Amino acid sequence: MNAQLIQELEALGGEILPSSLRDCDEIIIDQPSYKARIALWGGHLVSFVPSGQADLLFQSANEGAQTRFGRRHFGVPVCWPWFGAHRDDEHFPAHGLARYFRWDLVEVGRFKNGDVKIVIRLASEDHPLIEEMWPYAFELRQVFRLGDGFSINFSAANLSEESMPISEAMHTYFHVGSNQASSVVGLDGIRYVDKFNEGKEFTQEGSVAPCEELDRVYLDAPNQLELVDSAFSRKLVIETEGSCSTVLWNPGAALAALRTDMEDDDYQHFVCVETANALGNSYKIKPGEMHQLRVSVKVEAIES
Ligand SMILES: O=P(O)(O)OC[C@H]1O[C@@H](O)[C@H](O)[C@@H](O)[C@@H]1O
Repeated sequence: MNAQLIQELEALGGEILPSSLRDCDEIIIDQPSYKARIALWGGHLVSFVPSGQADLLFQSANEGAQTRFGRRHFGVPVCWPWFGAHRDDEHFPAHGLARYFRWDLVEVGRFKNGDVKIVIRLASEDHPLIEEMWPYAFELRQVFRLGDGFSINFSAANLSEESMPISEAMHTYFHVGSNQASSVVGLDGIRYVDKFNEGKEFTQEGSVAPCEELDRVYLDAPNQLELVDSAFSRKLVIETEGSCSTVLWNPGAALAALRTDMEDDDYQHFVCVETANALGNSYKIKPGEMHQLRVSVKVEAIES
């Protein structure tokens, strides 16, 4: 790890800790108004805790299998460059490669308004396995902005000579007091593919509640949503850019019990509202061009 980056991190009240997670470092940012953690394994915002509140992101006690392609069901895993199963090769893991490699810390600082800025990077040449799994040269960056809430700007540059087909998601596990007492507001009238219902298409009527047993891809979805959580007396205001799909995921009791990479009752405490481009919203990045996906999350109190 670059000594100057460590000094810059310490100067803004942060530290870097050797983590038990896949033996990768974790960046801890401890500020008067929040505490945040970013794991370099998978390039993963793990936790964001505003002072006096519960974490905005879900934490599972189960860290997933410690294997090359073990999944982690907490924080904000990045699914790129394919969302869901790989199109042709069942040996490749679901949801792409970005969440299975170590990212590098490349910049630490502050934005003009004082928000903390952390930048991490992953490139195709970083690991031979990446080049084996994906035949295009690329560079990925995530810029984390931490302050009054958080935002993540995920960018992908196509450094190859051919157009690169992309489906993707920032697979945000939002932490809720109770999935049964939560609802997603802002998708009324939006068409969705229901993966728990043979991939049939439906149109959303009203808000989505309760948030249980959901595996839906909303297509051409709006760029502002709210996750209302009456058990925690708060709502999360989610704004996106560069994203045409919203994926909602909560496995429900039966599926959660079958999984060995999460605890049986975890599903009661998270709702995934994913900033995505999937299915009919998949797209291509032309040679030499880049695409940015951004999510910004703020918390507001509500009367319960
Ligand atoms: O277990 P994983 O690979 O992290 O995926 C979790 C879920 O992620 C969701 O985005 C998918 O729509 C689901 O089908 C999937 O089960």
